[in-house]
Amino acid sequence: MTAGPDIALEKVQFDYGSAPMLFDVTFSGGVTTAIIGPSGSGKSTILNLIAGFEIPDSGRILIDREDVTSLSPAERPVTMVFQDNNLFAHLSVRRNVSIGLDRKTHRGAGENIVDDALERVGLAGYADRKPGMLSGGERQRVALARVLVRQRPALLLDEPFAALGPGLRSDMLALIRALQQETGMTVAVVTHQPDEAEQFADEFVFVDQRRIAGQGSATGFSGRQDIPGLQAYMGEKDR
Ligand SMILES: Nc1ncnc2c1ncn2[C@@H]1O[C@H](COP(=O)(O)OP(=O)(O)OP(=O)(O)O)[C@@H](O)[C@H]1O
Repeated sequence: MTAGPDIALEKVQFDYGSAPMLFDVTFSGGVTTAIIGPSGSGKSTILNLIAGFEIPDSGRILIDREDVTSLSPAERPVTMVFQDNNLFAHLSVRRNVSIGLDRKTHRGAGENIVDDALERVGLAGYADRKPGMLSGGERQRVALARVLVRQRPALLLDEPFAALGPGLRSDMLALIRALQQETGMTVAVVTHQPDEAEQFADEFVFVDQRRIAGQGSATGFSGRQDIPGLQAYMGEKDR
């Protein structure tokens, strides 16, 4: 197991046209970082820039110190999972997961790899179902199985479990945690639940007003007084 890559946004400027954003931050390799902050602060944009769905106006994106700014999303060593998990309704669970396979690398071994991944996310025996026959949590597990077969060293999750109830959400976060520790990949998760972030993440990044306002160890981060805007944000969360 090799530790996942550091991911750096180096003086990245980006503007959808309404207000400029500036991100200068490094996500540590081989750990889980929770990205928190008020609505509209730029959290999803950070993931979209890393994944290559948005291109910086200036600055660079480095993954494992390699400049990936001009690479397409498919060429970048990252996988992204969205809240609505991107499953194809007309395909079986097995086919949905095997979309993640790199055919050249795996040739005949594909079916075993897919079955192993389904077993690891607790869905052995679900391979022939269609997504419509699964619960929300099960569908997210299928999306995670696809992440596993893709074997990319970095995983980006944009509020992946927001639609799930608290119990299921905490099961899924525990699963991500276990997979991260098993594979050593770099994980960045956008979350609106700072209290959960202390439990599942190693580090946090706080985004406020389209800038990085602070970062550090996730342990006890919510009490930090030295990060501008953090206590105001935590207060809002409590209301
Ligand atoms: N596709 C888009 N076109 C134009 N503006 C956008 C687009 N996506 C986001 N924005 C704007 O960019 C800013 C940052 O949005 P972003 O989605 O990154 O915030 P966020 O912190 O993830 O918010 P939330 O917590 O509400 O999901 C916001 O002002 C938003 O309105």
